Parts: sequence; structure tokens; C-alpha cells
Amino acid sequence: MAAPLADQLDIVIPTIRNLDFLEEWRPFFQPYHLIIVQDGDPTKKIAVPEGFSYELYNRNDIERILGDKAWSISFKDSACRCFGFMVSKKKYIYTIDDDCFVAKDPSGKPINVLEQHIKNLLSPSTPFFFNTLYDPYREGTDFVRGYPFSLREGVTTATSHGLWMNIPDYDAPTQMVKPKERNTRFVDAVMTIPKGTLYPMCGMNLAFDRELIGAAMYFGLMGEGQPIGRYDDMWAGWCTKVICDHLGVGCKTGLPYVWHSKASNPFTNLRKEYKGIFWQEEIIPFFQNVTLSKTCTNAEECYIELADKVRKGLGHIDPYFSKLADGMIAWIEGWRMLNPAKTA
Ligand SMILES: O=c1ccn([C@@H]2O[C@H](COP(=O)(O)OP(=O)(O)O[C@H]3O[C@@H](CO)[C@H](O)[C@H]3O)[C@@H](O)[C@H]2O)c(=O)[nH]1
Ligand SMILES: [Mn+2]
Repeated sequence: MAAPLADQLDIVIPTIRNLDFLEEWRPFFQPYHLIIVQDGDPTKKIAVPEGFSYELYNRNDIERILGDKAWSISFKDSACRCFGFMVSKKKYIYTIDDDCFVAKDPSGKPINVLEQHIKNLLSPSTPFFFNTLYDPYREGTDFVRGYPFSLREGVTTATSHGLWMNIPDYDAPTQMVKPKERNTRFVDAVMTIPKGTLYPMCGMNLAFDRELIGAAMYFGLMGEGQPIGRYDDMWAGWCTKVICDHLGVGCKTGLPYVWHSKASNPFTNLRKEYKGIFWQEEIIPFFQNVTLSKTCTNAEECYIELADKVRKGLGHIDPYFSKLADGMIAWIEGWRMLNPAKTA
């Protein structure tokens, strides 16, 4: 079984359930190191299937390691996964939910998500001009007529956003209106999200270049004690996209697919999401108009400047956003504490 970049990529899994799903992934995941972020009750024992290389962190570990910055890592929300991004020492991260399984392509072949995500990350992105035949670097396709030759080299890819068969990542209102809707459509495409365009980044099946954009992959303050949930990955997606646009690197979406098996409770989800549903109508224009200084030349510097802009630009909506801006700073302080070499 192909295991590209096995020594350069960590798999981060947030879990409040169990890790039984790893048995199905074993052929693809066993060569890689796992970073498991155990949410909820730290006294609960999470069994890791035999044969996997892993490190496991629970809430006590997060408090011990981050000390007075631990509050920036959410509790009782999948946002806790970003702690795994922080403690990893690898160049690449893949993160997956524990209710995602191996999907099959239309020929019935099991999909090796890591192989496809790594292909996406190692091939260039084209954020400055849209190629209508999708990924021009893929075998059997190319740039179409009229595509500027000066742009055909493309730029470095920072993120690879995979999709989901079966249970789609719908918000609560959509889930409530369409409880039985399942995604049965396999679209054989990867495309770069154009510069200046935001997207709803889902954390269920996501890979990224940790050295390039990891410092901006903070999943915010969600879950217990917070007025909002299930906007963790959305927040990280908005922040990382504006920073990728500023740095001139790309974000891709499309292949690979996972099979998402569990529909979370729409009523619980509505309670978590409802403030986000109307707040985002102000948040999105903020991110669409935010600009970062030319002096910001890496994700950390961009993120610190963005935190200040969040405090000034969104603080009027709710005091939560000032706290979130503080959380963004605490996150970067934690990041720098655990990743000193890169900062230097
Ligand atoms: O309190 C919690 C709840 C869940 N987890 C772990 O996080 C992932 C996702 O959980 P789940 O599958 O229950 O939620 P979904 O609605 O399907 O997830 C999607 O919505 C986003 C919510 O933020 C999430 O990023 C998407 O993937 C599982 O691994 C749970 O075990 C947790 O750690 N703590
Ligand atoms: Mn799920």
C-alpha cells in the first residue's frame, strides 16, 4: 500500500467517542503517526487499536503543556483538534473525524485519502486564473486555450479540502429540512479556490502544509462555555483563506472523498450554530474586505495582525469576538512555545 510522505505527515484525530474506525483505515493509515486529541472526560480510557504509532493527549495534557494558554483550546467541541496541529513536528497534517470511513470510487476501488491529499498538496494551485478543465496538473488534462502562459507554473498549495459521501456536512437548518438527504454524487475533480473567494472549510477530511499555514489553523473558541459551536472549521477556513491569498499560495477542494457515517443531532447542532448563522452575515464581509500589511510575510505574522483586526472589526457584534481575538493571540503564543525553531 502506497504511504507517501509517511515520515513527514501526522494524522490528527479529535475524539469524544472511540477509535474503532481506524480498523477500516489500517491499510492506509498504519504507516503514519497518529496524534489523537481526546476530548471530554480525561479519565475515560480511549483504546487505540494495536499496531499504530500514536501520541494521545487529553484535557489534562493540554492544561499541563499549555498552562495559561490552555484556555484557547476548546473543550467539548471538535475544535480541540487544533491542539494536535500545534504539537506535531511534521511538515504536513491530515485531520479526519472518527465517524469517517473509507469511501469507494465509482469503480468500487477504496479511496486512499492520504495519497490524493498529498498529490493535491505537492502539485501547484492556480488561484489567480480559473482553469475550466479543473486541475491542470492531473494526468490526462492540462490548461485550456486562453490560459495565460505566465500563470501556468502555478503557486504552492497550502490546503487540500476533501469531501464526503453519504452524510454531507450540512448546517442544522438544512439537516432539519432534508433529514434523509445523502450525498451519492462522486465528482471526479480537484480545483483551486480562486483568490479573493472564501469557502466553508470542513475539518472532517482536511490536509494542509503545517509549516506554511499551520499557525493560522486555529479552530477558535467553541463548545463548553462558548456562545457558539460548529463554526470551528469555518473560522479556521476564513482566516487561512485570507492569509493564503495574502501570501500568494493556494487552497484546493474536491477529491478525495471519505464516507461520513454519522449524522449529528440537528437540534443539538442548531443550538450550537444559531448565533453563527446570523453573525456570519457580518463576519463574511469582514473577511472579504480584510487586507494584511506587506510586512506580514508568514502565517504567524499574518495571524497576529488578523487578530487585531478581528478585535477592531468584529468586537461590536458581541464581546465574544474580543475574547476570540485574545484566543488567537494565546494560540500563537502556544504555537511559538512548541515550535521555537521555526519562529527563530
Ligand atoms: O464535543 C465533541 C464532539 C465531537 N468531537 C469529535 O469531533 C469529530 C466530529 O464530531 P461529529 O462527527 O459528532 O460532528 P459532525 O457534525 O459530523 O462534524 C462536522 O461538523 C464540524 C463541527 O465542528 C466538524 O468539524 C465536522 O467534522 C468526531 O471525531 C468527534 O469524535 C469532539 O472531539 N468533541
Ligand atoms: Mn460526523
